Amino acid sequence: MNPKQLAGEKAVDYVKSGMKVGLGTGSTAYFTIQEIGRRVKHEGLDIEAIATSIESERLAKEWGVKMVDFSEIDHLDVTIDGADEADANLNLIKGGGGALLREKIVAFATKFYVIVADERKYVPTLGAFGLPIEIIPFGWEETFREVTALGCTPKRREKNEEIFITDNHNFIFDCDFGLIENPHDVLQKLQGIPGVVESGLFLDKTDVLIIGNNDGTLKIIESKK
Ligand SMILES: O=C[C@H](O)[C@H](O)[C@H](O)COP(=O)(O)O
Repeated sequence: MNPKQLAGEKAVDYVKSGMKVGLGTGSTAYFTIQEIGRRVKHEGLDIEAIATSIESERLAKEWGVKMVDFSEIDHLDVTIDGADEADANLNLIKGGGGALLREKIVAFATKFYVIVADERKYVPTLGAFGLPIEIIPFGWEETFREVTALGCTPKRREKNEEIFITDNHNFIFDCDFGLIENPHDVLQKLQGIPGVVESGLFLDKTDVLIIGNNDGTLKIIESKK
């Protein structure tokens, strides 16, 4: 089985009827949503969900998953999402699909945070995958200069030769910091720059990382926090 599917479906073991569930974004979380949807439609799984992107919301609705928003609930019991990189401390780089802002809001609202990934995503040190940062369009050139001054090379993301626009109508910079030895320091510095809405560094949040291996096995790493 595709390692993304293996991990994505395994994570659904954490979802029980009555729960409020955060639905991630990307090609691995896709399999999670499909499996949750299948259980809702065919096995009577009864949940309320919030999605981290318009695309994931659309997919969940197709299956008949009950979607709510943060005016209706004040926490999520479990969220299952993908990642672009994860290290041994279960710190992450996310945002390869541009969904990092909604993903981080959902991650902070959740009591239990599950990450699903294939084995290529598990790395000794974060940073080979350029760090996505969501930027307000106003004054983006100045924000670009400020981000560059932190010691990285940002590139404004494009898709199909057009500027990539997030679900929140912002830009993404993909920033090459090289290997990030101190992610807390980088995160703190980025948070101090006006115009930076959020970065794809998700630190000290993950409870469980489920890795699908190419040989069809699973590796499950629980947080030591
Ligand atoms: O913005 C996108 C998200 O952070 C994704 O969860 C992440 O990029 C991983 O996506 P995929 O499972 O497609 O590699």
